[in-house]
Amino acid sequence: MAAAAGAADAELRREVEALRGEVAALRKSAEVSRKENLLLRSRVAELEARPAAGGGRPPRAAGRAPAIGEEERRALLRHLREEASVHLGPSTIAGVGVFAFREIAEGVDPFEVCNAHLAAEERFITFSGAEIRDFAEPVRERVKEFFAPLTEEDGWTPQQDESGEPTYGVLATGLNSLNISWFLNHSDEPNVVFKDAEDEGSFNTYVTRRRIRAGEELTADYRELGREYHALVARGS
Ligand SMILES: C[S@@+](CC[C@H](N)C(=O)[O-])C[C@H]1O[C@@H](n2cnc3c(N)ncnc32)[C@H](O)[C@@H]1O
Repeated sequence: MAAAAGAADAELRREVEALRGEVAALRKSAEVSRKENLLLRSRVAELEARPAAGGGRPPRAAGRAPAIGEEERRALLRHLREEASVHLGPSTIAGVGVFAFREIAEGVDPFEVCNAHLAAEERFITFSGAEIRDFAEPVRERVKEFFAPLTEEDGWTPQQDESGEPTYGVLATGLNSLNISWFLNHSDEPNVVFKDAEDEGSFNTYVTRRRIRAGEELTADYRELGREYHALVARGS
């Protein structure tokens, strides 16, 4: 009887030992999974924070994107229904120009940016004539075509650097961010007047001098942008 009880005890102890072993193994594997889980999570966070490959847009930093709500939607609908009126097209004046796709009234800014608070500010970085000369020829040409030399107070005489060369204000966001208004060609009898931006960072404004018919090219007077810039088109105008 005592021998049988002793054998049962021994069997029970073995079972308990075996169960303890299983519990320890399970704990160990749970610990490994927890570590793997943490590693995977931090890898996912790392990948999410990276810009997408192949030129995708990087995600905006959390909380930085301006909200878009009903007001912005109403403004966009008004823009599309009533205000949007210009597009780019081949010009008989030079290269690409700006055209009206519907009639535009006198005294209107045809380039007004809808929901301007969501758009990038226009800021400029100054380059000396020597720096501009260093660019590859097609880039130099585009820069000189689009960015007028800075002028003195009179709005006509070019500002000069130490070596007597004009200085240029180049759009800080570069050539890929030129909006439609940048493609206005010159005319001695323009239908649009150019107005300098009133505040640093805000957009330049334009106003139609008269009613513009659908299909007409919009033009500005480059004399408003200074002597050097007007000289680019003086013979062609
Ligand atoms: C701001 S860009 C205007 C857009 C340009 N047409 C284009 O295709 O990129 C200014 C350049 O256009 C050309 N241009 C504009 N008005 C002109 C005119 N009346 N006669 C000759 N060239 C003109 C000149 O090459 C000038 O440097």
